[in-house]
Amino acid sequence: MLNAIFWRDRSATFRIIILAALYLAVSFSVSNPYYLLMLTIVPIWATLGVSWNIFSGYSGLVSFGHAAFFGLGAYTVALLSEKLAISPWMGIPIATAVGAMAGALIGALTFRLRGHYFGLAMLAYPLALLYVFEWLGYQEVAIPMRREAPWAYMQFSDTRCYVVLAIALLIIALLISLRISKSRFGLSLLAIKQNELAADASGINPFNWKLMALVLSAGIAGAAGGLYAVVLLIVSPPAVFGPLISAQAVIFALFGGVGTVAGPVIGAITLVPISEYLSAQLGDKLPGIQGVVYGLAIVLVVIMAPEGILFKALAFFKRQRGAGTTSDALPPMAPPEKALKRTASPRGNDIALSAKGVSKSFGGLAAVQNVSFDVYRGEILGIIGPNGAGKTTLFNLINGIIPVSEGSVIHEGRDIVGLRPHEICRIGIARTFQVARPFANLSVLQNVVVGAFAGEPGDEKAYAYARDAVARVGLEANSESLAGGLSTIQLRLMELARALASRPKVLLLDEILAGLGADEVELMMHAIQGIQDEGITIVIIEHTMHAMVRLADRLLVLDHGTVLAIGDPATVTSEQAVIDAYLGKKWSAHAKR
Ligand SMILES: Nc1ncnc2c1ncn2[C@@H]1O[C@H](COP(=O)(O)OP(=O)(O)OP(=O)(O)O)[C@@H](O)[C@H]1O
Repeated sequence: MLNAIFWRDRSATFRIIILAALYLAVSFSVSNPYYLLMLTIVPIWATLGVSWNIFSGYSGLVSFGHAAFFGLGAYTVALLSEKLAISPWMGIPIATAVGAMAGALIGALTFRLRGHYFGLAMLAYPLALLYVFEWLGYQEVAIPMRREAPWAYMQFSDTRCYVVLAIALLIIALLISLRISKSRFGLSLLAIKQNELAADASGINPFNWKLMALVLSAGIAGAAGGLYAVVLLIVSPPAVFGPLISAQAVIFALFGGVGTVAGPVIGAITLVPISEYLSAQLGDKLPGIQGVVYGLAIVLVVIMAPEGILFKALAFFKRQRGAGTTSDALPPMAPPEKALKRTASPRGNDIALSAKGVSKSFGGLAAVQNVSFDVYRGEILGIIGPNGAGKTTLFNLINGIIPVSEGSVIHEGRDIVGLRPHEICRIGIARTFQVARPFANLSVLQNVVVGAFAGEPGDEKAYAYARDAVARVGLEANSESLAGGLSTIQLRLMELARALASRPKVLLLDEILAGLGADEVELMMHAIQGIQDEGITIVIIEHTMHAMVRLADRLLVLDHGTVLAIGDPATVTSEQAVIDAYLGKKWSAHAKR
């Protein structure tokens, strides 16, 4: 819910402008040069924090290397000014471009790595640049004084002008961040952050979105570095590429709230003055006191408000306002209106999907061996088989999560083997997962719209498809609820809606009835049947045989990675080999009754 409040806040731009005006009003009442310097660097660090957040906060890939972009921006402005007499008015936009290009290069090189490996690799870039710039002899680059045209060279006698520039840069960064947080870009990044595999299978290309985020983020960091050089007039490798710079970017966002627009600003406004003040007072006796302040801040945040103090404060105010109410409680699911009744199968001879000799081995284990079958358009094909038979692996092969060792998968005359999951989703094959993979911090509608983005470039239409899909599974009443608070059946229905929102022709459902109570199974079966009635072809993996024989038009039995039987449920479930391998004697005794 907190996120929903945050996302939909249309007055955020207005609030940014008002707060910036207040900040400037305070600055203009200050004349002490040290305080003015502080008032200038706070928004510069806040901008760096916002830039970090645009990449790491939204995508979840932690960058410990934002000093690389900041430092490149600072050196670009300083060197252009010193060597070519190019004004920072030109230098800062160039620094932005240099930062963005470095982001593209570093992203393309480093996105192969995941998790901690990515974070560690990012550490290396600013360190490498630090030594390169020292080796090049740029230990200290000073921006020369241009007394002949100070304004043209961004050299103001009234240092309050720098506060205005720093605030202007921060406003631009915040507006970009705000725009991202509410856009397809931000939702796609948050989906990647919360579950990259599910995002990929929902039609999102993780590499492209992450690269775009890093380019944008690095550009802003470059601009912040450029302005920093203008304000301090001297640039040295440790001051702009040093580990504390990258750490500050991370810490401000962590302190204020990762993935929020205002979090890094709150972090910078709180921590920079404290650390600068302590450094000025105690720096002689306790060198490195800044690092201690940042370290303590992180320890406190991790203990008291791991989600950042912004979320903590919002939660506190919400509790104060809503004490005694249960507004977050989810409405109960509506029971099915009518009993499940199989209509004549809409199946024809048209083939929607075809597996031809599909095989997959994991080392010595042949998980799927030479599997061939057709799925007819409009049918429900049930896949059954003992644990470890290769059912989920077969789905993973069809939707491109794992590469096929041998064989082909044909959809609409095309072999789709080799396509990535998001490409397979886009051509009309969507799936749900055995273990639900929700984007927990997004609302139900936001989760579902991520699926709609796959095939629809227009946001309005995508939201229309998402609302329609939410309604088709009966979750309208929960569309604004956070996915993290849903019950099992609601989660499963939401995943179904997310798959539906991509407007699939073929839907792969992996144990969608698992963990549901008897009434919930009925509800889900109604939803599935409704989807089939719309003409969508369904392949479903399920262990609940009583549901399967009612739902499926045909059954395919997998055992030890091979097809044991395929045909109509009555015939397949009476085959001795199927009873021996999977159903057991109890089933045949029950079936005979
Ligand atoms: N990524 C992997 N690496 C190694 N082995 C794997 C991998 N994925 C699956 N397997 C193995 O392949 C076999 C088939 O697994 P799979 O999950 O497809 O079975 P399943 O029929 O879906 O089982 P269940 O009904 O329990 O979900 C199992 O022996 C499993 O351990």
